[in-house]
Amino acid sequence: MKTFLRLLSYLLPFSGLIVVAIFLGSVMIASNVLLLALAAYVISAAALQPLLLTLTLPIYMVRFMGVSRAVSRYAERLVSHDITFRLLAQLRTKVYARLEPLVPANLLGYRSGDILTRLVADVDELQNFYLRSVSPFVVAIVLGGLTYALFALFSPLLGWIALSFYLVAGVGIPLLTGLLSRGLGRRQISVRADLNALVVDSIQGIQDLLAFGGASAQLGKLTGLDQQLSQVQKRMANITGLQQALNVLLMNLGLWTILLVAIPLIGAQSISGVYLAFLALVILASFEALQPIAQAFQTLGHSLAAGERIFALTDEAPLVLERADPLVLPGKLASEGPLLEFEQVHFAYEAGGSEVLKGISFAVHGGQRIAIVGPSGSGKSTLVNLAVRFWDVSWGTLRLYGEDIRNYPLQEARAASSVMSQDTYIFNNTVCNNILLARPDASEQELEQAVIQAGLAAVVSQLPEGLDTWIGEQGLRLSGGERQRLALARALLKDAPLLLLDEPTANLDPLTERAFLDTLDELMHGRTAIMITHRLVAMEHFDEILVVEQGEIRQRGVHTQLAREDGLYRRMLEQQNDLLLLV
Ligand SMILES: Nc1ncnc2c1ncn2[C@@H]1O[C@H](COP(=O)(O)OP(=O)(O)OP(=O)(O)O)[C@@H](O)[C@H]1O
Repeated sequence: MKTFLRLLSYLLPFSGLIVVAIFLGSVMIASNVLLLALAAYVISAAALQPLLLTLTLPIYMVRFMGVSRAVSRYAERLVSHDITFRLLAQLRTKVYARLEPLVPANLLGYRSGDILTRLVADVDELQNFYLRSVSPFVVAIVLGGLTYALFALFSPLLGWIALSFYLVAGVGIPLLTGLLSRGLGRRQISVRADLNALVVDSIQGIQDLLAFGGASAQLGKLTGLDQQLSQVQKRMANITGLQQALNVLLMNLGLWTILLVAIPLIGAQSISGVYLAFLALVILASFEALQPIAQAFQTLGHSLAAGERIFALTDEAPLVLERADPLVLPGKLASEGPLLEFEQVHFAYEAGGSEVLKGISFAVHGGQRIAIVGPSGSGKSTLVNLAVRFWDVSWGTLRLYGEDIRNYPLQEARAASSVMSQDTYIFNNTVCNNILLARPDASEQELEQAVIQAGLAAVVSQLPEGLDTWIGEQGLRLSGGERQRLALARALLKDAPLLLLDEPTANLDPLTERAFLDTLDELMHGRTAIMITHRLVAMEHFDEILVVEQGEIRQRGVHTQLAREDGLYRRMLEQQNDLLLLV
């Protein structure tokens, strides 16, 4: 019920249009009923060969109903689809806007296929909420009143008979089919979501599935879910068939009952015989309004299940919160204070979970270059996640420009850093648009400069359409090194005060890595940068190196000093040298 009311509240902004659509829908069905009934009357009356003049008005009314049925049908479709598409657009943007603050901290527990299904298929499902659930009910109620009134004009008994059949067909059958299809809508939506998530997983991991021989097992799982979905759909189709059959049965029973009651009334001269066909066709035509009602219960089940899934996602409280009265982020450093400062920072990804960072303290001043090194899993990338507020610290303080980073607006705090990671996402778009993502309003010169600085100019000149070349899914047209240069150009174009480089050369071979590090080295001059790496290359260029292990800073200093000290840094250097000798 709560979901139903929430979905209804989304219709409120369109209440004016909804009234118009329902009016047009009622006019359409009423025109249809009257068209058939009046035509029957004209034929019956004409058989008695009256003066043509007496039939003029009914004939014109038949013509009018014919035209009004077509026009109102067209107009009703236009208005109701307009409502639906506006509703969908509004819902999609609202859902997306609610999703943004949940990224990434809240969404890690969801499969990407599941999020995609909620955002696309579940939102699409809601288009039926108005079209197939709300609107048919209201139109059927209006038509029920009209049918009763038409019969009651001739005899109150006929009015009650027609209304009884109308209620059994309009309330009884939908209740029965609603009972039979109970839980099916929810089940269909949930199986479809599982199937979509599995399809996305299978496509994303197809190379590994093929390489490790897991494709047929995956296909088996897909087939299993597909069969479950088909079974649910089959049951729904059976229920729909039963509903239609019962509807036709009731319509014919209604017709016979009306005839059985009306014929004696005609015999008793209470009703003129010329109206018999009129009455028969009114009951037949008015059942048209009931056809979509039983279906509406099934559709409502789908819409409610889809709505619940969407609201479950959008109702999540973001783990990273905005302050109600945030501070204004200063444009540049006001004094000699650090740009970014970690003070006794502790962090666990899950509340009550084991700590990934345990009392980290260090500061980065303007123009400084800091390297953070350490074994895999020691918590290096987590430091970047905190610096861009993908998560907030559990204990301690993280300061930006001397103030707790949580005191600034989220977007502004994020704008203070340009992040380049080992797996920067490259969109299936042109080189140019991929770089402009960092700053869509950048000038052509700024774009060109970023391309040149990132060492991408030679690559771009080889591409068939230069910067306007499409680079395919995940930038597949580019080599690993070229993709990293594109990511670097993007980070440079953003020109944020702090450059955060998270293992930018992790996926590169030694030669490409060397060339890329030379470019980085040049670029980092005069910039404030933190580079995270577990490969100790060109370490002598950093002002400070922090050696992190199991979430703690074990050593800190410059390369020459750390290389002499007996500690983790020297062991890492020795291991690396041994490996190079082996190669
Ligand atoms: N989103 C997450 N949820 C829960 N635990 C996480 C998450 N991300 C990382 N971790 C855990 O936190 C620890 C530190 O991970 P982190 O990625 O910071 O290490 P790292 O030093 O950058 O490793 P690498 O050099 O391999 O990238 C690891 O034990 C990892 O399993």
